[in-house]
Amino acid sequence: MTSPFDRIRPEATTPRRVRDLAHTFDLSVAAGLPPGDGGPTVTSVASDNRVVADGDLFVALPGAHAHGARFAADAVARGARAIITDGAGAAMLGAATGVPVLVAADPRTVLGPVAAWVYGAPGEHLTTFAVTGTNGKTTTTYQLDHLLRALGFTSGLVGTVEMRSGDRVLPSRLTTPEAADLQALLAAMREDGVRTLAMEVSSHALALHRVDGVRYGVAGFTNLSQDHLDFHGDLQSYFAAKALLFTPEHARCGVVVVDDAWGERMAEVATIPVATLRTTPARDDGGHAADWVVTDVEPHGTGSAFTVTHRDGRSLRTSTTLPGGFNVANAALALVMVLEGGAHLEDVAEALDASGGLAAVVPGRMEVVGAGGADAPRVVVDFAHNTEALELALGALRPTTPGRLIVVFGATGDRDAGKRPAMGAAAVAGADVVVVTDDDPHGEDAAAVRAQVMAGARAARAVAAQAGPTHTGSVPSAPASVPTPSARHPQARTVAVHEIAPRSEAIRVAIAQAAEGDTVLVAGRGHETIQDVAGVDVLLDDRVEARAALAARPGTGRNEGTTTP
Ligand SMILES: CC(=O)N[C@H]1[C@@H](OP(=O)(O)OP(=O)(O)OC[C@H]2O[C@@H](n3ccc(=O)[nH]c3=O)[C@H](O)[C@@H]2O)O[C@H](CO)[C@@H](O)[C@@H]1O[C@H](C)C(=O)N[C@@H](C)C(=O)N[C@H](CCC(=O)O)C(=O)O
Ligand SMILES: Nc1ncnc2c1ncn2[C@@H]1O[C@H](COP(=O)(O)OP(=O)(O)OP(=O)(O)O)[C@@H](O)[C@H]1O
Repeated sequence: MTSPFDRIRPEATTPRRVRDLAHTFDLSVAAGLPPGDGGPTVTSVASDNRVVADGDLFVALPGAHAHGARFAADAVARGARAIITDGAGAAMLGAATGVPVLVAADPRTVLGPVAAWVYGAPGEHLTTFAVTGTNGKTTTTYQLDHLLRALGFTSGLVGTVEMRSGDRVLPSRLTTPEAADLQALLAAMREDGVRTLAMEVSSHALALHRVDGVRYGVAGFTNLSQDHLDFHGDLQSYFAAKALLFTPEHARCGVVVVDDAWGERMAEVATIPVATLRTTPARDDGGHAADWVVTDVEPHGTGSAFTVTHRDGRSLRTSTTLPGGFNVANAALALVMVLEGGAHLEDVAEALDASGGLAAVVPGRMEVVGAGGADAPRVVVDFAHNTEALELALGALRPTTPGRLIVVFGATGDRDAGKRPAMGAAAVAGADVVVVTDDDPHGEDAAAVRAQVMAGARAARAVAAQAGPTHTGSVPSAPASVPTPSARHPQARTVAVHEIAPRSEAIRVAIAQAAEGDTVLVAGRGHETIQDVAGVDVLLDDRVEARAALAARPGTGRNEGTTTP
């Protein structure tokens, strides 16, 4: 069992003199650095006292809840040999820490570069690929990882699900680790002989300087839609945080999906060379021509085959095993990022042929936990937890659902309340049966969160029942390759809307009442295994619950077992 304080760190380190550190980063010395050439050294860096090891530099950051300086005494007791903090932190510490205290005006902004310096710029030893965007980061990162391995590289991975350096694997606490942890991980990768890295970079990470100190080889942008406004305030600020990745400080070149207007804007504001990629037909409002285009998308097994063509005529046909138009976009982005990173098209084509196309298995992303048939519904667990993702996930499953499409989902407490009714409406637009339940309530009253989702669902259901074909007008439209609910249902339709909690019961009821030919989509939590209910960690894995519910169906035993399409 891993603890939230486990980290992947390098085993061999080089001592760095604190004096050189102060000089290199122009840090003032508040206390404890003796005169002369020698003096204390540090070998590694931590920004949380609970992970400090002997020889660390402890960086005490001001936070929204506490000042890291509060934990400095414990950090020193655990072996910290020096501290960097801000003026307020230095004032809190006084002169009694027993180790040198260096002061930076904004320690968060120096943490990444300082950690990179301590570990000897480990990111520079890797060929690095970074993916940002509202949806698709994890999937695209796994596809990158799949392709890089198919090309023969030992590849590292950092993202929402896990961190991987060679044989060392840890579940993730954050999508993008704090800067000190990230640099330690990169140093471990160098040690483990890792050559390439596929990693997710969240908007929080960019805004909070977690990736300062890494300059990625290729940055990729998937898309942007409403999310995380509790942190960023508005969509413009959210976009601006993502745009930081497309600057020379953070990346050498980029690939931007320009299917939406945000992508086009990203390509315009980027201050690094970017290649644009269009994966859906150009919009009527005259989107720009793209450098790379996806054409000839056709059903292929559980996913799609597609062709990617550059404006210079280079072209490659391959496939993805994951369903839905958006997974064509994710696969194409991974592919083009590797090509723009310098791989030869012939080598990539050969590697893809040999590895079944872009066939990454992505935990909790369109993961089929019950294939359906033999008197049982198909059951799919997906991480869709915002309006657009929910709509697209439903759109992706509809074409292969002869019966009813049933969705079980909830909205997160303490986060972006604005998206709750919109998610309810998207569920009604895309499904035949909607079961509203809990996601992570965090500190909020779970029933109150459900009520807001239910309000959106009920309002949309009323409109759907009355207005017929035009009922989805208020819901953002899906890409052209995904049939819209109104196109599928030319008649006004009745959508059943239920509220069931707790989540395990909602999953059980939905699966118990579904029939062969139906698909049950359990959306929102994907690979997650812990539900935060008022600060209490409740063990809850949608895939485990779904398998148990399938097994509990009368006369079953034949439908469980994970398969990924
Ligand atoms: C908004 C945000 O990201 N906040 C992060 C930030 O919190 P904070 O500034 O409030 O820190 P704090 O709790 O006041 O602590 C201040 C300092 O004291 C340290 N500390 C704190 C307590 C202690 O006992 N000992 C200690 O040393 C902390 O490590 C920190 O350096 O620094 C903390 C320490 O690293 C993070 O845990 C915390 O992430 C919170 C938990 C979080 O939920 N972040 C999410 C929103 C996030 O970053 N998500 C994105 C993905 C989003 C997506 O889905 O796309 C991600 O990259 O994961
Ligand atoms: N390109 C895409 N466009 C829209 N929706 C997508 C796309 N790719 C995946 N999704 C949907 O979003 C969900 C999350 O996908 P994924 O985990 O790959 O994205 P993410 O950006 O890592 O998400 P998060 O930031 O929330 O961790 C999927 O389960 C799927 O429903």
